[in-house]
Parts: sequence; structure tokens; C-alpha cells
Amino acid sequence: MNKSDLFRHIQQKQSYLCVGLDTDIQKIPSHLQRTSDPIFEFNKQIIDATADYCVAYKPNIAFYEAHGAKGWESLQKTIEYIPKEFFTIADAKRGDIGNTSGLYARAFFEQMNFDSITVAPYMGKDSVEPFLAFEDKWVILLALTSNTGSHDFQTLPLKSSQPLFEQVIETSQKWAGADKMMYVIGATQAEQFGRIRQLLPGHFLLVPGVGAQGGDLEEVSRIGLNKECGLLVNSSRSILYASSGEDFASQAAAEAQKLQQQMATMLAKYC
Ligand SMILES: O=C(O)c1cc(=O)[nH]c(=O)n1[C@@H]1O[C@H](COP(=O)(O)O)[C@@H](O)[C@H]1O
Repeated sequence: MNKSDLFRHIQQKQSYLCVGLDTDIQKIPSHLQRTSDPIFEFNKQIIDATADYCVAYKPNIAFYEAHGAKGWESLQKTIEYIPKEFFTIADAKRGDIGNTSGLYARAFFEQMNFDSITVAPYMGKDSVEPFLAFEDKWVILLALTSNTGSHDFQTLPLKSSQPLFEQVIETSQKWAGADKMMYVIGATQAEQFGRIRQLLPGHFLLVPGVGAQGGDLEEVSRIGLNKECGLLVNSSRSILYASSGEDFASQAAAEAQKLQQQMATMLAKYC
């Protein structure tokens, strides 16, 4: 999918919501536990319920690979079920020496046909390039993550006094442009969004951390939106587990709709 297709979908839905499919078997309502593939059944109902309110889905791979071959099967069925107009993100946080990265890329782009994958930047250019070699596919590079541990390394100043995450952004922009690379910036890092937009005026940012991690959608949107939207805001647990009962899908829809309505207001104001 290219950037203009994504922006068109955002305009059509008046939403830049990404629903995170962090499907935890322990949190799936009991009436679904009896089905042959509870993870896929849950995802299917979540996708049906939220599709009107979002433009992207992000399965977090850990929740699938924890179940071995059966989990990979649930993931494959999930990715095949998501309609083609949705931007799909394999949240796999991969990155290794070149030939290994190339195989990760084949796994997620060829076997599973995801549009994008999250990649850790710390092994450098040759670990990211194999993902960039795939036409119409995206790399979403971890820049400034939402967790408290982000301060252990990412915000540390280098000799030049520039924080490490800024150097990651600056250097990696030489590897690919805004039509192929996005950056992960945590919603909990709102105070950095002004600076990040200076460094990345035209890029899409994947912003996780709204909902369970307490990130503020309005603040992130006010500073982060650009003229092509430029944001995909992810929420996982607040949508998936809005209810633990038989009404989980309708409650997930209500939660997604609430976020979509806030996003429509933000788009009208700031985009
Ligand atoms: O790459 C990510 O998606 C990611 C980066 C980051 O900095 N913080 C972060 O929470 N995530 C992911 O985003 C999702 C957030 O989930 P919730 O906190 O439940 O909305 C999880 O799948 C995380 O792994």
C-alpha cells in the first residue's frame, strides 16, 4: 500500500486509528474458548466490530508465536481475514545481520503479506535494508518508544549532546524516504512530538500508548498531525478487552468509535 492510498482511507473513515491485535488467550471470553481456534475467532469478531472506525490493524507477533505452530496458524488466518484496504503491521520488532533480516522480511512480507513490519534500528543500516528491498512494503523503525525503559538508552545524549533517538532518526532518513519508512514514537512521549515533527515533517508516525499506557490522544494529535495526517495511533487492550463478557465485540466497537470521533475532530482542527 502506498502513502496516498493510506491517506485516502484516513480521509474516508475520518480516522487514523490502528487496532492492536494483542490477543491474549487468557483474556478471551469463556464462550469462545470452546471453539477450535479461539484466537482467530476473537480476532474475526474484533475486526468485524471495529472495521468502520479504523484504518489499520497491528497484530503483535508475541501473542501468536507464544502458542507455537497453532499460534502462527491463527496469525495467518487473521491476516488473510483483514480486508485489503486496511494497512497491516506485523509488530515483530525484528532486525539482524543482513541475510537473516532478509528471511524475516520474506516471512512477514511474502508468506504473510503484511504491509509493514516494526524493526529495531540498533544493528544499523545493513540490518534494515533487506526489509526496504520489498516494493510497496514499509519499515516502521523504533525511534522513541512508549515504555519507561526508553530513557535507558534512547534519550541519552551523545557527545554532540543530541539524544540517541534523534541520531537514529537523522541517520535512518538516508536509508529511505517518507514513502517507505515510518517511525514508532510512543504516545507517552508527547513533550518530544514538536521536535520529532521538525525532524520528520512528512513521515507517518506509528503512535502506540493511547489507552492502557495513558498517552493523551489530543495532545499527540495537536502536535503530531501534518497535512497528510501523518499519524497512526494504536490502541490494543483498551479496545480488545473493553468487556470480558459475551458483549466484548460491541464494547470494542464502542471504544473504537469513541476514539474515531475524537480523531475526526482532531483532523478537522489540525490536518
Ligand atoms: O512497536 C509498537 O507497536 C510499540 C512500541 C512502543 O513504543 N510501545 C508499545 O506499546 N508498542 C506496542 O503497542 C501495543 C500497545 O498496547 P496497549 O498498551 O495495550 O494499547 C503493544 O503491542 C506494544 O508492543
